Amino acid sequence: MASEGLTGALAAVLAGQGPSVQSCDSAPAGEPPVPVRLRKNVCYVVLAVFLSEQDEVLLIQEAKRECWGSWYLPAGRMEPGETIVEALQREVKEEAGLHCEPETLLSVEERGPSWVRFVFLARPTGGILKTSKEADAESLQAAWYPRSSLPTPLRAHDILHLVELAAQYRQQARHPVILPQELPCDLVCQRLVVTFTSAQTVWVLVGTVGIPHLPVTACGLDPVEQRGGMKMAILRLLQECLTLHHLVVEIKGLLGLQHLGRDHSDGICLNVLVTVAFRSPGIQDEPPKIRGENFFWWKVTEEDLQSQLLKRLQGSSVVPVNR
Ligand SMILES: C[C@@](O)(CCOP(=O)(O)OP(=O)(O)O)CC(=O)O
Ligand SMILES: [Mg+2]
Repeated sequence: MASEGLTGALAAVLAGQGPSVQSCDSAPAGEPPVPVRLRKNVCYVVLAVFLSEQDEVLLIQEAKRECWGSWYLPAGRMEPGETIVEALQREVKEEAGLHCEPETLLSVEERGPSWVRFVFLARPTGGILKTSKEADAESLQAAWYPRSSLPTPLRAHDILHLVELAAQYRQQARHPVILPQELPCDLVCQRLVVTFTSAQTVWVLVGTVGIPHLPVTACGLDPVEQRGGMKMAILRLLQECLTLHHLVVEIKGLLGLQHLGRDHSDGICLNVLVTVAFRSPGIQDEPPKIRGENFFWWKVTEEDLQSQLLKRLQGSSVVPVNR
């Protein structure tokens, strides 16, 4: 088995990178998944949390009719042809007047594969804060507010949790810096690092079709997978090779994100850490049996890789993916 290829791929994914997606090991039943098109069958949103050293948050005042005058974090829908970071920088410039750089992803939120929001901790790198004199259709103004006393009304209270995430990350970074890797992708899909651990040994699920690889599952844009969220695509792949009723499956979170946006490659690949364990607390020191020939359990023996993976698992050192 070409484990040096697997070792390299796993090391890359743990470092927030990863190979480009060549094919999928699981896809929704029926016709092949349609390529995603931004603003047609998928909507991606970028959102920036700026938290100053004085514990102040940058907020913008909305100019949209439906939420006029309310306050929110700089955020907006991505446009075709731009990368995720370009969209973030465009939205922050339009709504707050500032140039910025992303520090790390803080959270990925999804309402099914056709609506995904990328939440970043960001830092200003220049520009002039937008005042009410520069009010336009993008926003009325931007201002810094103490995290302990944000202005009202807020457009939505979902940002309070995001500001908290930023403060926690600033206090103690629970995961390494994770930023989008600019790689083209045609689908909304998830590359899985599915692990089984017993004592200090860790196994990873590997796809065998083609060269051995970390499995990729395509997300469907049909109503069932929309309603169930992106975890449906993960459970679909696992059901194809494992008997899930005696297992506990936990989706830990994001190790990395791949997207380019250029030349209509509007897809995204989320690299996701998943754990599988037996429901019964009995001593199970071998991974669950795999049905069929399309997958196998690869025991990670390379010491450094094994300890990296165990550390990420023990510390849940990933970016949360929330519905
Ligand atoms: C969609 C939001 O996350 C906010 C960002 O979208 P905007 O309504 O601010 O879009 P732009 O006009 O592009 O700035 C809110 C939501 O309900 O999802
Ligand atoms: Mg906006």
